[in-house]
Amino acid sequence: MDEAFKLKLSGVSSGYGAVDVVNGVSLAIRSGEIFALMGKNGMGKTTLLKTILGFLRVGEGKIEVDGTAITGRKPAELIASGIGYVPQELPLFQDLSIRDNLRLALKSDRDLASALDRVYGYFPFLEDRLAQKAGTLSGGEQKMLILARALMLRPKVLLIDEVSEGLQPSVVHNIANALRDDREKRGTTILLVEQNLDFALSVADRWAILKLGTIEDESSNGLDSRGRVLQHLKI
Ligand SMILES: Nc1ncnc2c1ncn2[C@@H]1O[C@H](COP(=O)(O)OP(=O)(O)OP(=O)(O)O)[C@@H](O)[C@H]1O
Repeated sequence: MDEAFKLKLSGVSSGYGAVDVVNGVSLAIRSGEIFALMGKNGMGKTTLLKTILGFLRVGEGKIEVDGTAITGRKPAELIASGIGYVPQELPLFQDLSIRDNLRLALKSDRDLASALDRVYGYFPFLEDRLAQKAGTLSGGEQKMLILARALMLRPKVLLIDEVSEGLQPSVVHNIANALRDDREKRGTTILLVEQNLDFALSVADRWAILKLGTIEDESSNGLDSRGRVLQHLKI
């Protein structure tokens, strides 16, 4: 047991049916750390996040949060215990308002006012648009709403899947600020899956490259990181 690490993966393998997509991944992420996991398309990044969240069975290995094994636990239990998830797709109730999309994530309406205040702090535009249907927001606004919803629940560990995909630079900048701010204020531990290396390296303390389901390279975020990551991501 190692409580110095908030999220620890030891030799984790998982996949779909008989096919392992993630092969023996070990990662140890400290409390309050922002860790970027990068890699080309189809290398297993989303599969790894879904495995941590309990959507996919761990074939081999162990996953721990705060030194306690969570391997085999159900997604609802993990999310209730403080693992937040920002998926790559846009899981919003398109016909419901921003307010109702946020409200449905809470256990009780009692928490709504304070939760909304937190959300406005991250993305102020939400306050003026509370009654707008989520489906009528732009792609970037929907991404911010999903991130706001995840942050509103005050996760201890937040797993984020390619949140910057297709977004204009100013929105990516807002998201980077929200993540830094949440980590600063609440000590949130963040595992960020990304293809946008400039965004990833602008917020991450450390990074790793996933290639064909295994960690190919890993480092603290330093002066040589950009060139090193680029080498791994080039076609
Ligand atoms: N439900 C599924 N059933 C079978 N194979 C799948 C399933 N989902 C993903 N895969 C396969 O697993 C491999 C890894 O996919 P994954 O989505 O984890 O990659 P990724 O690194 O997140 O890629 P991207 O950056 O394109 O999102 C791919 O070959 C993909 O086709």
